[in-house]
Parts: sequence; C-alpha cells; structure tokens
Amino acid sequence: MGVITLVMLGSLAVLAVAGAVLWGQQADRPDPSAVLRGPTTGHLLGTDRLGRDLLARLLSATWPSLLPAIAATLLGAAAGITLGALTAVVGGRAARLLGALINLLLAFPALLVAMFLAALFGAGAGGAVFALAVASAPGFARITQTLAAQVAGTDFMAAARVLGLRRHRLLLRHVLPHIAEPLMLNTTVAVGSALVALSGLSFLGLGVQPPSYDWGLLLSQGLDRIYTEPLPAVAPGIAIVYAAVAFQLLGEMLAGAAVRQARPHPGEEPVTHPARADRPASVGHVLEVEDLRVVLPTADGVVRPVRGVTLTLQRGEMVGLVGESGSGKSLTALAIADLLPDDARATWGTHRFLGADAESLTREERRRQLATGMALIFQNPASAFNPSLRIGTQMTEAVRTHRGTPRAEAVEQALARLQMVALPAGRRLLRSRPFQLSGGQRQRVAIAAASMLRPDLIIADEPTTALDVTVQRQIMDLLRRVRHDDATAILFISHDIALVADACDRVLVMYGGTIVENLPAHELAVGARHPYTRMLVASVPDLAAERDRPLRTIEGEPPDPYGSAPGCPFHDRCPHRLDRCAVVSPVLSPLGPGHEVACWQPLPAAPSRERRETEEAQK
Ligand SMILES: Nc1ncnc2c1ncn2[C@@H]1O[C@H](COP(=O)(O)OP(=O)(O)OP(=O)(O)O)[C@@H](O)[C@H]1O
Repeated sequence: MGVITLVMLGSLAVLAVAGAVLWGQQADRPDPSAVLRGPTTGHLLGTDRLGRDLLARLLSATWPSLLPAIAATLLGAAAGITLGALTAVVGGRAARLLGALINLLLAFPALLVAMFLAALFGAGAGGAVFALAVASAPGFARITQTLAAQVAGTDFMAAARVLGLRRHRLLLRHVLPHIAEPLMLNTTVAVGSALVALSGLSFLGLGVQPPSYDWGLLLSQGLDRIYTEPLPAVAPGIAIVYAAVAFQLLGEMLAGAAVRQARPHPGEEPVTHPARADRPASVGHVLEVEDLRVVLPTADGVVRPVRGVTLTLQRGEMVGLVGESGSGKSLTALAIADLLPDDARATWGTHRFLGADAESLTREERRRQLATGMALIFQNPASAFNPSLRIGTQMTEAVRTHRGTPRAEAVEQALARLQMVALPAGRRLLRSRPFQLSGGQRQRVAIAAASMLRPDLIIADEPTTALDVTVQRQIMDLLRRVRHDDATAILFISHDIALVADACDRVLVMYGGTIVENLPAHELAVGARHPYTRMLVASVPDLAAERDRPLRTIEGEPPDPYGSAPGCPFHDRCPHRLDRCAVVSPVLSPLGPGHEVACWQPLPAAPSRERRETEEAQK
C-alpha cells in the first residue's frame, strides 16, 4: 500500500509542478478548426468548444485543483483544532459555550454551508476556499474537542494548572502534542474530501471561474455532451477520484506506520519454549507459570521487563510479590490476566490456570475462564470504575452476564458482599456513582466487586498504597476474609515488606524481571538467603531504628530493562558476588522446605532476634 500511495502522490506532485509548464500553452491555445472534437490521436480526450486540447487542460489543472483543496483543509483544520482544543483549557462556562457553538455549527451539513458561504463570498476560487474552510472547521473542532477532553481530566493537566501555566502554554505544550497524531491523520484524509467538495463547487459554478479552470469546471463543461462524448466528463471525474484516493491512502499509510512503529523488530522476538505443555497439571494449583517472558517495543528499542518468571499459587494461598520499582511486578500480573498492552508480547514455558493450559483453550473459553475465575484490584480504585455508571450496575454486571443471575438476586448478592466489606449502607451505596465515595470506600467496593463471582484468583496490585494505615488494615482484613471464605488464592503485589510478611503465606522477591527468592513469609525477616532480599528487608525502617543514623539503602541502580547483560541481574550491586555471577545467571533452586533461591552463593541464615539476644546476654 505504501508503494502504491507514494506512486500516486508522486505522480500528482510531478503533474502539479510540471503540468502547467509542459502543457499550459497547449491547454490555452484555441483551434477554431477542431471545435468539440471527440478523442483522436492528436487530441486523446478530444477538444472543448474553443478547440483547446482537453488532455492538456486536464494535466495543467492539477495544481489549481490540489492547491485550493490543501489550503481549505489547512485553514479549516487550524480554525477547528484551535476551537476544539480551547475547550480543554478554558474554564467551565466558557468550555460549555464553546461546546454549544461547535454543536450548533455541526448541525448544518458542511457542503450546504460551503455552498451558502461561497455564494455569499462571491463565486471564485478564493471564496470557495474560505467557504470550505469555514464549513469544515466544526468537524475538526468536534474531533479535537473529543480528543482534548481525554487529556483535560488527566493528572498531568491538573499538575500543569497548579503550576500556573498560561492557557496558550497549556494548549501548546500539554494538549496539542498529546492529540497531534490522530489530528494529522484526519487532516490528511480531509484533503481528499476537500478536493471533491471544491470540484463540486466549481461544477456548480460557485468555485473557479473561466478563464481559470480546475477539474471540477472541466467536469462541468464535459457534462454538457456526456451522451455523445463521455470521455471529456469521465476523465476529470477520474482525476478527482484518483487524487482523493491518494490522500485517503496517505492517511491510512500514516496510521499504519504509527501502529508498526510500536511492534517488536523481527530479530527481537522472545525465546520459544520447546518443552512447554508436556508437564502434568499439579493438583491444588490455581495458577502455574513457568518461564514467563515479556517484551515491549519502544521508540528506543525493545524493553525486556519480565525475563523468565516462574511461580505457582495454591488454592486459598496468599502470596506476596515484592521488589524494587520497575522490577516487573505489574507486568507479570498483567500478563497473567491477559491485560498486557497491545504491542507487548508474552511467551510462557508453562501457563496453566485452573488446571487448563492457556494455549489449549479457544479465545472464547479463555475469556470466560478469566472473567469468572480471576479478578483484579488496582492501586487506584477510581480508575477501575466507570465514573458514569452506578456502583450497583458495575457490581452486578459480571454475575448477570456470566452466571445469568436475575437482577434482584444479583443486587442481594451485592448487598451481602458490601456488608462483608463493612459497608452497611448498601442500598444507598449501590445507587451512588464512584466519585461520590472516598478512596477507602472505593477500594472496599472494588474488593466486594472482585469477590462477587467468587473467583479462584485475585491479583491485588498495590491495593493499599494510596490509603492511610487504618484503611490499609481494613483492606488487608477484607482480603484475608475473602481468601478464607471463598478459598481464593491472592497474589498480593506491594512495596510494603512488613505488610507482606504479616499478611501473606509466601513471598516472591522479584529483581530485574525474575524471581530471585521464594520463601515462607515468616522467614522473610531473618531467613532470607538471597543478598538482594536481605538488603531489601534491611532497608525497611522501623520505629526501633536509630534516628540519627542514615536509613539503609541498596547502593547502585537496578538493571537496565533494555540491556541484555549475562549473569545474575544483581551481581553488580551484590557485596558477595563471585566471578561466575557476572557470567552465568543462577536459576531458582530449592534450598529448604518451601524455600527457593536464585543465587550461586546463598547467604547463611541470619540468626533470629531471640537467638541474637540470647547470645548477647550470654556474652
Ligand atoms: N508500556 C511500557 N512501555 C515500555 N516500558 C514499560 C511499559 N510498561 C512498563 N515498562 C517498563 O517495564 C519495567 C517493569 O515495569 P512494571 O510496571 O512491571 O514494574 P513494577 O515492578 O510493577 O514497578 P512499580 O513497583 O513501580 O509499580 C519498568 O522498567 C518499566 O519502565
């Protein structure tokens, strides 16, 4: 498609530049001896009523046909985009007025408005261009308004407003760059439509006036004798369609290029796993993941944020997933829930959910399995709810869709679940919308909603991070309760090591896209054997820490997710590294009951506090 588009646009550009130079004189030369001729070898498209060669006129009319179309589109786009984008940066009442103005202008068909204005401005090329620009501006304004509305409510716009940025800076720096791509595509496609509209105006006698001419006027003149000589009318028609299609294809090509830019390069595909799917499913396991890898293409290269994660979750088990920011926790969770960004690619050695190999299921089976068997709770419950729907509708939607539960019964179930998460004023709450609740209430509703289908697995991605400690405790109690009542497995992602150690059965420690340690939660404080886990635990401050001492940190930087250095991902920060740590990556290997570590030289178990205290007392 790219080649065809470039050939079409290239031919138009050559004709636009060279057409008038090469054929202009011939096009304007009258020949009284050859008036209204049909196609002959000397005049391939025939002649007009002054004996001028129609092919020469058609070719030299390329520039006068394309230039006004491009000018009208750019003028209309500039006016419309400015009008639409302003709605995102002006105050509430002004934005409503602008919105109403756009709606009002849109109520009239663009072509009718263009005809009316062209008549008003006076027939001629200039009048037609302005008429079309004004008529097309509301369309651009509407698209821009819709796109800008998505940006207007974002946190970065709120932050920019708080910084006191002036409106034109908000518009130029924050709104327009964000929506530029779809607007550019839309403008490109609009050139084709403008060409057709301008040709229509010329055809109706409202556009270009003789002795000037464009394709629309040639079409109009050819139409007088279409029944005797079709070619003089058909040829300008074909030229108009050809140019309109070329611009349409250019728009499609740009859109395609934007999507392709985000795809991984062929040589960067993740590894395949030959031995996959042959292992039998383990009894009692809700989730089995082996060697999960995720790659994400970006403009700067391919990111490998998840590099071989292996984990299992048993029924009713609560497993914590901890690690520094950027270690790949969220992307692991999103891959498990089939929610990775479109351009991301995940490969699995084993991927079993509820005993079924994910690859063996059809898309519909997998969708159903995830919808009924898995639920997610996010850090920001505000973004997990649709702000325009009532809480009741959102809580009952899944059971009504997947279990066919009648509405009244679904409402009763929702009330019971709200009761369970300590929100007793249920009926009133079901009628409210998400923005009417506090953050803590929303998160409790999110847990109630997640547990409505009694899922087998809940993935909770930092569900307590945005909440104060009292609400945190309530949320943790609720998760424990859901897990206990419904035997739901919970993958609990958090930065709060103390909370994870307290609430979970097991902890998975993630570093540089891999699990480096898997240990019972009660061993986290003193039984961790991987140097990274040990340093992570040591960096957690507690009330007993001496306040005049600096807090412990882990020196160095996490590994570059773009890089592909061999060896253990932690080796360059590890105080206990060996030579081979920089060369060969250790795999997760059993160390004791329920304890695995990926380290060539695991640290000896640290003495427990009681033992330390006894030893110190003995000394
Ligand atoms: N859409 C994306 N495009 C490119 N890189 C991404 C994208 N999403 C995440 N990453 C990168 O992947 C890595 C892992 O991200 P992820 O969100 O999984 O980390 P995390 O451990 O959950 O961090 P945090 O604790 O801060 O939420 C990071 O280096 C991040 O920059």
